[in-house]
Amino acid sequence: MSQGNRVHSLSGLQRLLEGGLIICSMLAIYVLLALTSFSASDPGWSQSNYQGQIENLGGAVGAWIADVLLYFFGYSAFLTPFVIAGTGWLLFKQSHRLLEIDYFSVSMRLLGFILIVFGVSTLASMNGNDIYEFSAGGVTGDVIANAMLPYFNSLGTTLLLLCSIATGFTLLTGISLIALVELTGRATIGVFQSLYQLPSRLANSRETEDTQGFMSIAAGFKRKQKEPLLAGVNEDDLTEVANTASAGNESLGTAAENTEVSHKERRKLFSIFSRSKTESDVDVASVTADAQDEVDALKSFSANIDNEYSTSGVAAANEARSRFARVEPAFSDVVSDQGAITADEAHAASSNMNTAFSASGASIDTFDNDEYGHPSDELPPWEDIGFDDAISDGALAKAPKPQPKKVEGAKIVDGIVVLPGQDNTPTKPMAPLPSIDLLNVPNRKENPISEEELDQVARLVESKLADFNITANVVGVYPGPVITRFELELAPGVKASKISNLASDLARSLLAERVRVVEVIPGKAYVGLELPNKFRETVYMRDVLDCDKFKANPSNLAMVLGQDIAGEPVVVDLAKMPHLLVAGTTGSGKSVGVNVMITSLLYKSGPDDVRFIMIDPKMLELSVYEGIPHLLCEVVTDMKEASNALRWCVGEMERRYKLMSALGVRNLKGYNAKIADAKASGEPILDPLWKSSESFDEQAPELDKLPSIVVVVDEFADMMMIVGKKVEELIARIAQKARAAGIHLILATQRPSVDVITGLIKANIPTRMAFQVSSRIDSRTILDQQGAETLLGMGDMLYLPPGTGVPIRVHGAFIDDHEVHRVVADWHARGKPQYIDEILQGSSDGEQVLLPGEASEEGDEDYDPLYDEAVAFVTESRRGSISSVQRKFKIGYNRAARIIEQMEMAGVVSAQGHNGNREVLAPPPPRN
Ligand SMILES: Nc1ncnc2c1ncn2[C@@H]1O[C@H](COP(=O)(O)OP(=O)(O)OP(=O)(O)O)[C@@H](O)[C@H]1O
Repeated sequence: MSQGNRVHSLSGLQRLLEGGLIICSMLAIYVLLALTSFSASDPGWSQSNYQGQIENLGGAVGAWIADVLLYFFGYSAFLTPFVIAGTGWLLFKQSHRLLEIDYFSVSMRLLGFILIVFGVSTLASMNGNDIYEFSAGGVTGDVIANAMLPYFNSLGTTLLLLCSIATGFTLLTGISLIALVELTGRATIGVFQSLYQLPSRLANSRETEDTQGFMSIAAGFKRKQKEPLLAGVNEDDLTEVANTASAGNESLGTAAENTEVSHKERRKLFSIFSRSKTESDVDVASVTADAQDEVDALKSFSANIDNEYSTSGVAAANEARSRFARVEPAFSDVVSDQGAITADEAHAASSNMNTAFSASGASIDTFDNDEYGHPSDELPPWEDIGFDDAISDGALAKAPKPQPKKVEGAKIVDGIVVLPGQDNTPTKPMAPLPSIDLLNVPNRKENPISEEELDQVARLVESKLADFNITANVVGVYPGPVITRFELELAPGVKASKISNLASDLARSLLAERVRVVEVIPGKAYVGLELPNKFRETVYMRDVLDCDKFKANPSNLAMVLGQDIAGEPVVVDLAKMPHLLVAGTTGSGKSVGVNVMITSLLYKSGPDDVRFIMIDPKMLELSVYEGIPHLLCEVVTDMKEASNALRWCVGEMERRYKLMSALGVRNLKGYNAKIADAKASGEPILDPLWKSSESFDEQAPELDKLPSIVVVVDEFADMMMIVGKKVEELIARIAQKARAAGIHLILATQRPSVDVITGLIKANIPTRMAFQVSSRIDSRTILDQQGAETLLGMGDMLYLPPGTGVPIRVHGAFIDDHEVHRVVADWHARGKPQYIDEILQGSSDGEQVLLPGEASEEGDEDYDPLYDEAVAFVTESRRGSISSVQRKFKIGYNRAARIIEQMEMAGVVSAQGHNGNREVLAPPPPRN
């Protein structure tokens, strides 16, 4: 049998469940047959008859079952087969959830079911005809009806029973009746509306062509939304995207309708004018009065079109566009996450949308700018039919010229007419900083580990160590969100390194994924053993950000990293680091870690305090931050520009140093304080570095507050590979000196090898962060010690603070893309970045200005001072050998060889021939 056709055998539990499903289905059919074929003459539970032929299709047992059910429940008994079948199906499909049964929800459902059965039975008993000798509601219905009727009367009882059925429905299904009612109402209104709009929509199909791409994607998207495929996606995002898609559609539809109205009006205008002109050809004088009327008509039409078109058309288009822009990232994310609609399609949709907007914007523009607007392609321009001539001829000269209404203050942005009040200037003030509500509320689960279990594991650790001949006592157990630390007191004479060497054996015997041994716990005489928890908790960004430690931190560069092993938030200060090196293999949580750091800075400081330069060779990770007001330049993806940016930083660092020394302060904090004081006292400090010869201004500009600059490089290995040594030098220079100037580096790489994290870089960046790495060697490269290879991935890290040798284990916080998008969108609304072009392009005049102490790339100093003389000698003597130059100038072999090589490059002598000689190519110098 081929591989593909092989029938897989089921596991034990699966067999049981599948067997159960079959049995339940059969039983349901049997009971249904028994009920439907019930015969009053058959013997049963409530009656014994003569022993004749049994008519029930289920036989004697079937007759008995049907009798019992009908006796007690009447017509409601017919629910029984469905209940049996449903139970079988639920057990089969949801078996994996059996272990986590929520008894509260189950009892709610049961209660709901009982309410429905009682309600239906009682109503049937009150209103239905008997089934043979049984009441329509069975004994149940009869008893309840008899109990209620004396008190509530027939109407009251019916109301109460209907109420009980409705409540039971909600309890059983969890469906809100109110939502159901609203849905029904909305669906009905929707159907009527679309029927009502159908004729005008058909007429407008031509105008809406541009929006087709977007609409089909939107429709596809709505369709997909109903499919279980999207079950894992954040529902709020889905709803917002879908709503926006349809709102965008509607707005575009309105815009298109308005366009159509405008076209029709224009056609009318033309026919009126053409008619008037033909008549005026016949008898100009007689139609002057008519022409005046026509012009009046033109005027009113024109105003009409203008109003209709510019207000609703533009407003609709703008509304749709801004809504779309707001959710576009989420839209692209969601659709591409699902793979249901590819990123390309989403992109195509968005560009179609833009084309549509631009088209409507452009035609509005034309209309506004022309006197009456040149009508669309099928109508001739005004001058072709002689409108202008007619005016100058005098026939219409007296008539006032109709002026289209201009909208004051309207402007065109990105091909769109932006009406006053609708432009996309910042809608939010810079302060207060973004709200924590932009982050998801975590769905926390308590760690289900109990003290007894911990105790058991502690005993197990001791016994496993004993297996390896190590006597140790567990003296402390510290459970955390991700790992539990066991502190071991070793018997005298046992070396901690012995346990370290056994880490992987211990992991195996304790059935743990990885075990980390902490040889030194500061302040304690114990060795730590960190075992991963059975259930790992996720550390959510919102939890760590919402702590006093972060909120009360006075530094502008405070960042949260995550939680320590005890679950306490870890907050660090980039200003004190002052640079950070982040490394970890791919998938270890590095990018999430970098996002967490950037987001915490965005939660701590505005663009006045912190600015970013982001370098992202992978073009994926940091591009989400594009457009936030903190950026000094666009997110850099080109490596040449990246090295320009680093050069700019070095230049800026030098400039800041000069400013600080001129002001007599020692760091950026002192500088900013001095500037603030000076401003407060009304005597701002003027730029001491300003030179009147270099500026058109007459006076030096005032000095302003300087923000800290954070340079984030994601995948710094790429940059090293492409740009090479130069980057290393620049980074080393910034790293050495930039602390006081407020320039800080965060360098991340997934290749922690020595050719990337070179000695020069390591020596200058004392703070390191290691996510999981693949080998001890990698761990040593980053941390100068092993340990990172035993991390658990997914944000688990070792953080080595500056000036210490003992790394702290931190469980990195988790932030998802949607959260980052929300924070970014919040900053977008507050302002636009003011990019400094020089950062990416180098100096504005195109010449690379040499930084202080920097050597030019094609530096002249490579040229030997004797070079010119040597050329004169070689061309004169016609001998291009190294030894002749050596002898003549009495210099060493190496120097002479270098000179000859330079001559070869300059074409003075030829390359070496077979016999080792070179031919002199250049002519001898002219003799004077
Ligand atoms: N702190 C965290 N908590 C829980 N899960 C995390 C955490 N950090 C990362 N993850 C999970 O690990 C996955 C990989 O993370 P991330 O993309 O940051 O890795 P990476 O090291 O940057 O990989 P690459 O270098 O390939 O981009 C994430 O998609 C996420 O599911």
